[in-house]
Amino acid sequence: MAESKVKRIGVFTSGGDAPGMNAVIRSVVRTAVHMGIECIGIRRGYHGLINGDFTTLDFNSVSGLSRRGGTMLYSARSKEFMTEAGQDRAIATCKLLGIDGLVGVGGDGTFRGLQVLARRGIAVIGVPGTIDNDISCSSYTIGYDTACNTAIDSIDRLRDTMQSHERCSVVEVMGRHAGHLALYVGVACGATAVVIPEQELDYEHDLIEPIRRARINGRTHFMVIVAEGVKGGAYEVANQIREATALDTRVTILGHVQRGGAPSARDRVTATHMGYEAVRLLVEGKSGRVIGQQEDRYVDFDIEEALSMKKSLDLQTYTVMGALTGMEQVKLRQE
Ligand SMILES: Nc1ncnc2c1ncn2[C@@H]1O[C@H](COP(=O)(O)OP(=O)(O)O)[C@@H](O)[C@H]1O
Ligand SMILES: O=P(O)(O)OC[C@H]1O[C@](O)(COP(=O)(O)O)[C@@H](O)[C@@H]1O
Ligand SMILES: [Mg+2]
Repeated sequence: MAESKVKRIGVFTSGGDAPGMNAVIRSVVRTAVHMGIECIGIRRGYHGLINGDFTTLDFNSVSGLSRRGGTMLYSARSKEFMTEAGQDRAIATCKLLGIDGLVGVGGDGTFRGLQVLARRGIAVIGVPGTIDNDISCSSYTIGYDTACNTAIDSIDRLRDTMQSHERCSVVEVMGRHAGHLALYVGVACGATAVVIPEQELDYEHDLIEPIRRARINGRTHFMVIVAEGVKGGAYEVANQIREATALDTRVTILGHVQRGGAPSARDRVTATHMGYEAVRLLVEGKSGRVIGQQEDRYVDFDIEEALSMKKSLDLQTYTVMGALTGMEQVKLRQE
C-alpha cells in the first residue's frame, strides 16, 4: 500500500448495537496498527464525538473481541448531533484530537450523520452494522445473521409449546421500518404468515386465509411473524386473528434479546473484512465512502449515492414462501 498521510484515525459505533460491531473495532484497530496508524476509540457514538469522550486503542486492547456481542465502545442515539451546534462540537473534537479519518459503524441514521461530517470536510468511512439489514447499498449488514438465528432459536422453542396447546403464536421481531428480518426468519421457521411494514396489509387475504388453509390441511397450531414496524404491532395482528378465527392466540415480543449474543461466523468474518476495507480506504486517501457487500464482494460507494439508493424487499422469498405455505403474493406499498 502506498505511503499515506493518515497518521491517526477514530472509530465509533452508533445507533442500535449489532452483534459483530466489536469485531469491526478489532479489525479497524489491528489493521491500523499494522499500517503504523494510531487509533482512537470514540465512545457512545455521536454523543461521545460531541463531548470528547474517547479512549486510545492498541493491539492488546482489542484482544478476544471478535466473539463478544454488544460494543466495547458503547452505542447511543444523539439528538444533539441532529443540530448544527452539536455538529460543530463534534467537528471541533475531530480537530482537537487531530483525527485524519473517522470510521463510523451503524445503520442508516449513522450514515446520515457521516454524510453531514463528510460535507463539512471530515474524512469518513461508514461500515454497515444493524440487525435491520436496511442499508440500501449493501445486500448485507453486520449483525443480521446473528439476530435471525437468535430469533429462530426462540421461535423453535415457542413452536413446541404452541403445538402442545394447539395455539396460534404471533411473534414480533425487530425491524423499525423494514421487514427483511421478519421475512427471512419467517421462511427459516416455516411460518404460516409473515406481516411486514412494506406490505399493504389485507387481513383477510394475507393473514386469515393462510391460517384457514393451514387448518384445512391438518394444522392445529400456527406461527405468524410480525415485524415491529407494522401498524399496531403484534397485538393488533393477534386481535384480528382472534376475532376472525377464535383461535387461542398468544403474543411474544422478542425485543432486545435479538440484538445480543456472540456474533455468528458470518458476522465475525464480514465485520473483519469491512473493518479492514475501511482503514484501507482511508489510507488510500478516500473519504465520504460507505462499505457494502454485493454478490460476495466488498465494495464502496460515495455516501451521497449510497443514501439515495432504495433497497427493495426480496420478492423471490415471498414467492417461495407462498409455494410452501399457500400464502399468496402480497401487495407491497408504493413508495
Ligand atoms: N439526518 C441526520 N443528520 C445527522 N445525524 C443523524 C441523522 N439521522 C441520524 N443521525 C444520527 O445518527 C444516530 C443514529 O441513528 P439511528 O437512526 O438512531 O440508528 P442507526 O444508525 O442504527 O440507523 C442518531 O441518534 C443521530 O445522532
Ligand atoms: O434499542 P432501541 O433504542 O429501543 O431501538 C430499537 C430499534 O433498534 C433496532 O433494533 C435496530 O435499528 P437501528 O440499527 O436502525 O438502530 C430496530 O430494529 C428497533 O426498532
Ligand atoms: Mg437504522
